[in-house]
Amino acid sequence: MNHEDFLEDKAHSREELKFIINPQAKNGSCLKVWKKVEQMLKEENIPFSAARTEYQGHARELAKIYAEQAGGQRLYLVAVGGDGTVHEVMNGAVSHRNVTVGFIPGGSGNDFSRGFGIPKDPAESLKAILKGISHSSVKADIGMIRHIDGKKTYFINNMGAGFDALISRKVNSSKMKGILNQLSLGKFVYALFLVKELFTYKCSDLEIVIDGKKLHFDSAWFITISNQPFYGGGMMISPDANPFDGILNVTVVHNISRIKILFVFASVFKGRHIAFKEVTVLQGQNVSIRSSHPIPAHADGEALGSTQISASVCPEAIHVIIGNGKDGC
Ligand SMILES: Nc1ncnc2c1ncn2[C@@H]1O[C@H](COP(=O)(O)OP(=O)(O)OP(=O)(O)O)[C@@H](O)[C@H]1O
Repeated sequence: MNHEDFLEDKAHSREELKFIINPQAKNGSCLKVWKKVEQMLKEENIPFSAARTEYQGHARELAKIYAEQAGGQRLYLVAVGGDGTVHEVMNGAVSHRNVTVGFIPGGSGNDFSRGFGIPKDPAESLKAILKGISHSSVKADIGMIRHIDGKKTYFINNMGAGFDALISRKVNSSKMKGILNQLSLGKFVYALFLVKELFTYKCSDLEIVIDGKKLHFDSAWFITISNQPFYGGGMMISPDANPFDGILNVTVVHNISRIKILFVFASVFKGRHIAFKEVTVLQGQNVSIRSSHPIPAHADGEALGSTQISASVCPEAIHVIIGNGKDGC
């Protein structure tokens, strides 16, 4: 690995490289990923510091503290974990323009790495980070959710309400995720729960306002608002989403039979679901959602309390290190 540029840069600046590790990601196997990365950093004499999260929400707190402590100096904060970890790190860092977020995939789904072209292999993703620090990082869009109480939650992958949010909630609280992760089948856990919940889910009517235009969907299964194409462990829910275009991409699945929705899900891994007439694809900068009855919602797979949601794009709001350049998206 050639880190000369990185070491030279470090010698001339007060830039810092910090890792925030979720030891629980992928049911504990993220720690093996971190051990490998830590060993490589030590072998290459790369200066760094690291902290492990101790509870849900801790990565966000740590990111905020580190960003403030950096006092305006450039800080590279690398999330080591899954999409929940990068979601938290990004939320903690978002109001600090001196922070650049990186990611080493150590979770079950890792959709952030798919969407941003980051290699799956920890050694390769570390190389991409060191290269990104030496040469360039890019500014990516993020989505901002405004809650009724005025609080804000940001998402970097996607947010959703309805059936998909129910699935992420069930997956995150299930023992099955652990078992399938042990068998290296973690990415199938979403598909498994999807089939399980399919026969009992109660659809809702949705009223959606996109950039001032009001739309009504009867009997909607879910709505997803995407910043990048992937969610749920590799499903290409929004093939045209691009985190560098200043636009949010909306997918609504509605008025479809329980049997037919299985075909939609079978086709979503390749992004072919958008050909179904029951799948509506939209774009906009501001999206608000109202549902006929309370439905679960998520941001980057993490549960959100409220279902009356407004989301807006924040163009180029966060510095990120990506893998293969923008083409990776
Ligand atoms: N020490 C901890 N103990 C318990 N939960 C934690 C801890 N640290 C972080 N978490 C929580 O673990 C949850 C899952 O983390 P994460 O999403 O990174 O991993 P994953 O679920 O394996 O991966 P993916 O989201 O990509 O499928 C997050 O909600 C996070 O807040």
